[in-house]
Amino acid sequence: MTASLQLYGVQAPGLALSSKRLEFGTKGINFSATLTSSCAIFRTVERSCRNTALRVSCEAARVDLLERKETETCNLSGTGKELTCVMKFGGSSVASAERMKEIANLILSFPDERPVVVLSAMGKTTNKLLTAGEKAVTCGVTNVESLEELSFIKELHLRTAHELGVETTVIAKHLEGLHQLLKGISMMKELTSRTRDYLVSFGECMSTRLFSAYLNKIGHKARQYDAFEIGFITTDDFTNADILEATYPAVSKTLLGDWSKENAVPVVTGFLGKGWRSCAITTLGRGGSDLTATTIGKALGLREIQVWKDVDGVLTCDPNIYPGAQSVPYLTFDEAAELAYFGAQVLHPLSMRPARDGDIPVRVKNSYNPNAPGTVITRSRDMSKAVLTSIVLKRNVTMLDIASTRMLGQYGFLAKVFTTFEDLGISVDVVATSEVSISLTLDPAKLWGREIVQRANELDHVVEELEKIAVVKLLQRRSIISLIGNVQKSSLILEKVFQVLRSNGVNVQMISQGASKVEICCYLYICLYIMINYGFLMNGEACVSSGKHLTDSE
Ligand SMILES: Nc1ncnc2c1ncn2[C@@H]1O[C@H](COP(=O)(O)OP(=O)(O)O)[C@@H](O)[C@H]1O
Ligand SMILES: N[C@@H](CC(=O)OP(=O)(O)O)C(=O)O
Repeated sequence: MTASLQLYGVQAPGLALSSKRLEFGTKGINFSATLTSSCAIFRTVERSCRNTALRVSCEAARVDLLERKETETCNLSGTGKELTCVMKFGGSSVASAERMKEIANLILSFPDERPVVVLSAMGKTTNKLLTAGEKAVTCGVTNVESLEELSFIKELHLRTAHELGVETTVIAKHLEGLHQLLKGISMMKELTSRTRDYLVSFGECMSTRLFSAYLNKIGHKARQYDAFEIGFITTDDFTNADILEATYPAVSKTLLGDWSKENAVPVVTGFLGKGWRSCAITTLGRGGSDLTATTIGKALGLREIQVWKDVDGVLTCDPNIYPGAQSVPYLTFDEAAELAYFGAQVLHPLSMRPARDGDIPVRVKNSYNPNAPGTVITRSRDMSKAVLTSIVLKRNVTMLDIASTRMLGQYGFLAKVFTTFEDLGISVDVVATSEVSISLTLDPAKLWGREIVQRANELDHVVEELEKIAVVKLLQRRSIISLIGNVQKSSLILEKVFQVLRSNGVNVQMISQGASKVEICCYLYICLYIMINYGFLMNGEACVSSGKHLTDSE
């Protein structure tokens, strides 16, 4: 979408310039933009002007200037004190007081950076909270107190407060609230997905309070934020909510507004949001703090988003399968999104979306090994030397073989199949077709999330509908091996991959190739999805690990 805006009475005609082309002159601001979303305008404007002189609405091809007030003079030369980047630290990076101290040192070791810090819950707190919730349903109210997970969480957070030398009062209310909530679950004998989200929110609420208190204690001014209080507006899909567009201007307004007043390092809870209808706490799916980080990066138009993990960046394959996996130095947003979507735990599947929209580089680094270069994820990269970049194994996938009951040459079959999925609100992952049949995969994680399929016979219902037009074979517990590589080398990759599959005794049940048109007429990377029987899983793992010699860095 191309838009032109009139700011300070200076007309910028409909030029298709990047949203970063904002020229400041003595008479005003010349601004023109090629917009991917309305927040690009909000971001640029809010960073440049102190007041809300401009309120702009962008919808489809329409751009309206809603409000124009007298504008304060901007400090265009800059105070040198703008927030510069997001630094997100996952559970393993903040698992103990010692780790939190290391993270604080790490942040302070970048004197030129003024980061927004995003934290996950400490260590395995989220898992412990979920287990405590499950147990509370059946354990009886009087036994809640002695739930080992509750004791563990209390002990971990109180000990951390002591070891950090901060007041336990910063988390006391939350520990008490958690206890009461578990009693409530126990009384109701029910744990709904809404309550589940409220329950796990205690993890991030406490880790951020402890860390922020510690930064203040060591003389580094910090301010804690609960994401659900600063405008992280989401859908009401509890346990797997999606960020809504309104989030960007709201988050930007709060964080930049507060920062300009007090220059306190914002420490924000990852993973959490607020449902737009329910106003209840939601979560963004497991690993959702990555998405919180990229959303903030885009909202504030920061220079870089750093995601600090316990590995040296995105690796050529899962190090739990092949310990010799190596770090991939560069990836594109699209490659990283494919990796994440098809099972590489290292990044949240949707986390690349805001970064790509805002064109903000994402750097995946190791908080245990900060000197390692990590992985830089950007819009494009040099593919000339790339062959096979990464291999991902996704387990427990459901596959459907759907063969038309009509003869060759009949039209409308594919349309009918996909209409059925659309009507049921189920998204399809990988597809391979012939004239009369179609094989496709569904991700059970997504399947369970849908209202339509929350009954015990979810899949039966899908099959029932499709059987009206086709013969359907339901194959469960399959695995997908996804190969992300250079499209120019696809025959070479396929040749080598089939050698590896054959020598490991893996029979391919379905194969599909997707390609990304990252730049016009130029296919940069391919994804090959190879479906194998779950019975071959161990061989599949062997296959992923023996495929190591195919990757770029080898
Ligand atoms: N391709 C991959 N590259 C890097 N790590 C991977 C990959 N596949 C799986 N992993 C696993 O992902 C983990 C990091 O993700 P995660 O635990 O979510 O990090 P954090 O909690 O720090 O955000 C690693 O410890 C590693 O075991
Ligand atoms: N604590 C949440 C959110 C998160 O992002 O965690 P991590 O960054 O440790 O993957 C989870 O465990 O899912």
